[in-house]
Amino acid sequence: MSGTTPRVLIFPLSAQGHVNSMLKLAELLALAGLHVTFLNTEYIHDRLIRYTNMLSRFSRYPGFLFRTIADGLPEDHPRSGDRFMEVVDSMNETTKPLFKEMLVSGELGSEISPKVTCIIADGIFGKFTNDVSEELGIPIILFRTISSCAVWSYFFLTKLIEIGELPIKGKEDMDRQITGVPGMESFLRCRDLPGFCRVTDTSDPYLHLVSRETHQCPRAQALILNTFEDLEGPILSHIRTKCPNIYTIGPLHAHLNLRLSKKINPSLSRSPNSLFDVDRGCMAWLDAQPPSSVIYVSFGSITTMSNDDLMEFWYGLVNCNKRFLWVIRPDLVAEKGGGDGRIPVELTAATTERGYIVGWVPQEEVLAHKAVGGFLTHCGWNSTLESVVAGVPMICWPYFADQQINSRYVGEVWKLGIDMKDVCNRKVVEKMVNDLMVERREEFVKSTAEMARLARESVSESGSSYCNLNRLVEDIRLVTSTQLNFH
Ligand SMILES: O=c1ccn([C@@H]2O[C@H](COP(=O)(O)OP(=O)(O)O[C@H]3O[C@H](CO)[C@@H](O)[C@H](O)[C@H]3O)[C@@H](O)[C@H]2O)c(=O)[nH]1
Ligand SMILES: C[C@H]1CC[C@@H]2C(C(=O)O)=CO[C@@H](O)[C@@H]21
Repeated sequence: MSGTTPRVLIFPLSAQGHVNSMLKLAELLALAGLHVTFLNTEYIHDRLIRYTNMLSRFSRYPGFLFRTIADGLPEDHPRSGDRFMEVVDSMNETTKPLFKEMLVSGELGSEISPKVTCIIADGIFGKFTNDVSEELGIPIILFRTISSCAVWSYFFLTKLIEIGELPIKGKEDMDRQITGVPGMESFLRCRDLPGFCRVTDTSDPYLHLVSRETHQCPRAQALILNTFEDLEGPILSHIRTKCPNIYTIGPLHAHLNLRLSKKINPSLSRSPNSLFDVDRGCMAWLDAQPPSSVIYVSFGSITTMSNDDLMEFWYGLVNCNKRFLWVIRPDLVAEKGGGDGRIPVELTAATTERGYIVGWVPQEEVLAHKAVGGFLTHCGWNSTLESVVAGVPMICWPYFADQQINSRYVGEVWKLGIDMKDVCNRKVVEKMVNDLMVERREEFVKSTAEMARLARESVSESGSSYCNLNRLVEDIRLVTSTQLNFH
C-alpha cells in the first residue's frame, strides 16, 4: 500500500506569503494521506524553526519531509522592500540545477515512498520547474499564491505594451482607463495595474519576468489557486480558457482550519507559519477593547516605507480617535525620510491611551477577534483572504506586485472596503478610518458578512473549494498509480 502512496514535492518562493499558503496546502494533502516533501530555502527553514513549532506539528503526518535548498543570497541580505526582487532573480538563476539534482538523487523521498510522483511548484518559477518536470517525466501542477485577478492581468502585460496602453506616462496618466484586460474594461485604471507596470521602460526585466512566468501556467498539467468561485468566478472563467484544469481550493487557511477541526483537537489546529517572532500580548489587549472598536494595521512581510509615511499613518490613526493595533516590523522603515527619528510626545501619549504597537501578531486570530472592526492593509493576498473570511472591512494601501489590483477589486468590485492607494496623508488616513468604522459602517458590515458566509460555505463539505481539493487529491493518486498525466 505505501509503495503506491503518492509523494508530492511542494516548492514555494522564499517569502512569507508564498510559504504560508503552500504550507497550508501541504498540510491539507498530508491530512488526506499523501506523502509530502516540502522544499524551503535554508533562510526560510531556519526562520520557521526559530519562530514556530513546525517540525513537531508536521511530525504527526507519516512520510512528511522538510528539505532545504540554497537561495543563492548572502545571509544578511534584507529580502524585503525594493531589494525583494533580488530573491526572485537569485532563485531563478541558482536553483534550477540544484532542484533537478535533488530530484534525481532521491534525497527528496523516503524509504516508504522514495520517488516524487508529482511536483507542485510556485507559479513564479513556472519556467524552470516546467523544464525540470519535462526533463524527468514527473507531472507538475503550478500554484499561483496571488489572486486570480492578478494572474489574469499578468497574461496581458505584453499585449498592453503592444496596443500602447503601457507605459504609464507619469502621475497625470494614472487615472487613464485600461481596456486591454478582458473582463476588467469598466473599472481598471493605470493605477490599478500590478505594481510591476509602474515603469517608464517597457523592457523592464521584472515586468517581463512576471509575464513570462505566467505564460508558463498552461504548460503545466494543472493550476492551483488560493481563491473561491463565489469571489472570483468571472475571472476564473477567463483563466479557464487558457488553463482548463484549475483547482480553486481557497481560502486555504479557512479550509485547513475546518478540515483540521474535524480530525484533531482544535487547539492543535493553529498554524501561523510565521517567519517573525509572534507577540501574543496583543490578544490580552484586544480582550479589553469594546466590540468592533479597533482598527488593525499591518503591511505584511515585505513592505517598507519612509519615516515620513510612517508619521502620516501615525498622525492619521491618532487624530481619528479610534483604538488601533499596529504591526511595525523591525525592518518596516527602510529609509530615513526626514525627521530626526524622535517620536512626537502627542503620538506616544495617544498610543499609550488607545493604541498597541507590536512587531508581529497572530494575524488570523487578530482578525477573528470581536474587538477588531477594520483592517488597514497592504492587500497581500493572504491578508485579503483572511480579512474576507473574518468579515472585516478593509482600507487598502498597496505597496507592490499584485496588491494594486487586489485593492481595486476590494474597493470597486467586491465592495469590501476602501482603496487608499497612492495617497499617504494624515488627513486622508483619518477620513478613511472614520468612513470605514463609522460613516459607512452599515454598508460594509453587510457586504463583508455576506462574502464571509460565501467563503466559509466554499470550504465546508460539498462547497466548491472542498470538492476541488478532493478532486485534486484523487487526481494526484490516479497519476501516481497509472503513471498517466492529469486530464
Ligand atoms: O503580524 C503579522 C502580519 C502578517 N501575518 C501573516 O503574514 C501573511 C502575510 O501574507 P500576505 O498578506 O500575502 O502579504 P506578504 O507577506 O506581503 O505576501 C507576499 O505574497 C503574497 C502571496 O503571494 C502576495 O499577494 C503579496 O503581494 C506579497 O507581498 C498573512 O498570512 C498574515 O496572516 C502574521 O501572521 N502576523
Ligand atoms: C516580488 C513578487 C514577484 C512575484 C511574487 C508575486 C507573484 O506574482 O507571484 C507577488 O508578490 C510577491 O510575493 C512576489
